[in-house]
Amino acid sequence: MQLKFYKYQGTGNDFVMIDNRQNFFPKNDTKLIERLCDRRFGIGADGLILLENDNSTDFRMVYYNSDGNESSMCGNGGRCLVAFAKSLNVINNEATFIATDGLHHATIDENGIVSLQMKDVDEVKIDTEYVFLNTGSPHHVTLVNDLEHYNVKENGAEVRYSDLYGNAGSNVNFVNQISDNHFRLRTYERGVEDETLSCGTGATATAIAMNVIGKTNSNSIDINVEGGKLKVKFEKTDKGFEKVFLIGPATFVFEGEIEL
Ligand SMILES: N[C@@H](CCC[C@H](N)C(=O)O)C(=O)O
Repeated sequence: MQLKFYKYQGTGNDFVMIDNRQNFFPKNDTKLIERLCDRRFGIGADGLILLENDNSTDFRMVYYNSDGNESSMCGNGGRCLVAFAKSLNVINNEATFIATDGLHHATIDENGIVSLQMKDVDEVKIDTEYVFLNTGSPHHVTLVNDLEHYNVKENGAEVRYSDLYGNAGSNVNFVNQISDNHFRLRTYERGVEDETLSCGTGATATAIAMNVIGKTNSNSIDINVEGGKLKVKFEKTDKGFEKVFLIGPATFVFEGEIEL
């Protein structure tokens, strides 16, 4: 059987997209998803996303990491899925969709910039060495010196597999401050088990974490990731962080068919 796929990337975080509105995709075939994401034996991607029908929103997002396992929310993947939905005429310039962490609203402009509302954050753990929070996916955030030469894969894996996070693990973000509301970020992603060029939930977590520990008072934060630039905006209230938006480009790369 031939599988029609589309490849998208958001600041270098890349995804295989499949239109599964007809419900044909073998969702429990972990090995198949891992192979499709493999950069040598498959299409190559950090994750695979299914666009599915939903009764009360424009579509449903089902997200798998490149290890083939279904996982929690993917911010860049969500932004790319909005661009994919627009190309399929499922939406026009606005979308509501359901993902594993709940309801999302998004807009896409004429330049392909997607602004995606992320979940509210009302719980942030502050340690002397790091901040931990869940922005749809779990994120450990820590400031480091000399981010350019930092060994993200080795140090990220050490934290991800440490007793701190048990079997579930965590994504791990290493951050450097550039100016008051501008940070540089490199992320080790759980489920990819390597550094990726960008992580949207990680950028969101980093912006909130930097505000919480007083590195910035701004609620509009620029994040340079390895694959480009993201912006995160939020409102800080008594309850926590609301109206959290992840903003950046979402780009079609290529499409094709692959033998299953
Ligand atoms: N690339 C993502 C995060 C994807 C989920 C993550 N790997 C996990 O399993 O927690 C993003 O852009 O947010």
